[in-house]
Amino acid sequence: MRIDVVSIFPEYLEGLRLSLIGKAIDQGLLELGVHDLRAFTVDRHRTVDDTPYGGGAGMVMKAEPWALALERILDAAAAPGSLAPRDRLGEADEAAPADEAAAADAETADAVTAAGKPVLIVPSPAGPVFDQRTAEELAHADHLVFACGRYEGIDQRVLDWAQERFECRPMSIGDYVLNGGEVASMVMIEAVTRLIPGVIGNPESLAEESHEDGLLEYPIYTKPASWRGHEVPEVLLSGNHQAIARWRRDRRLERTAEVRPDLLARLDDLDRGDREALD
Ligand SMILES: Oc1ccccc1-c1ccno1
Repeated sequence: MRIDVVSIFPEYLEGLRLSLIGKAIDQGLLELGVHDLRAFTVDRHRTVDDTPYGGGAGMVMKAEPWALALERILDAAAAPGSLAPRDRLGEADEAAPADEAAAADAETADAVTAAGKPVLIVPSPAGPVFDQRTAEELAHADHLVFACGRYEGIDQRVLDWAQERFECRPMSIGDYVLNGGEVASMVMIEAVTRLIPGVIGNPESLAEESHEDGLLEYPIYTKPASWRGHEVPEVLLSGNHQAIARWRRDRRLERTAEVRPDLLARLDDLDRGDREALD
């Protein structure tokens, strides 16, 4: 998978470098390009915003820099050998194509062209809410592009223009307001990339995670068995794997019923034991 992120604060994305994602880049499981939108401005003041038509507070991100940045990403991904796997975040690749062509990855272009249009994700409070199902869906994409808006947002015509070139996906990460799309992009990038085979060392750790199957995860414990008067539940020390599995399932059901009854309502595969745990 290749991921490109466009932002006026490319250094914001450095956090991705500190995680398993950085390791995945080193292993060649993932390519990550971070692009400074100001590198695609067309005036000497490197202007990225202007006042809104129709009046109102705040500023709107201008369309042209976005179109130039997105075209650059498309052209690079479609032309063999023009976008290198960028593993040094914060180095906005406004450099001329020539010095990136040298560090080519022809497979990237094939993957993008073979798989059709890249997915353009535009973090926005006005989008559908991103969830684990969305993460699982996007984990199968070959190329994700994140457009990190700031100010009051991006000129709508960018989305309209991008429709032909991308699968455009406005996306919210929850019902609250942020100052820009960078943090939302990092949340989604982490949730998606951890599902790529090989990124998480032990794939079994993905099973029974919260939201993986509609239930929240069970409480977990480690040594010592007795800590400041708090004991590990006896069943977990019993070695009885069937009893442990039942206990863990019961705790997941109870926790989900207590914290997220809305999730429980969606489940249609509860067995008799499950219902007894909930009574
Ligand atoms: O509030 C925002 C501002 C800009 C970009 C994204 C967001 C947002 C809020 C919730 N999910 O995304």
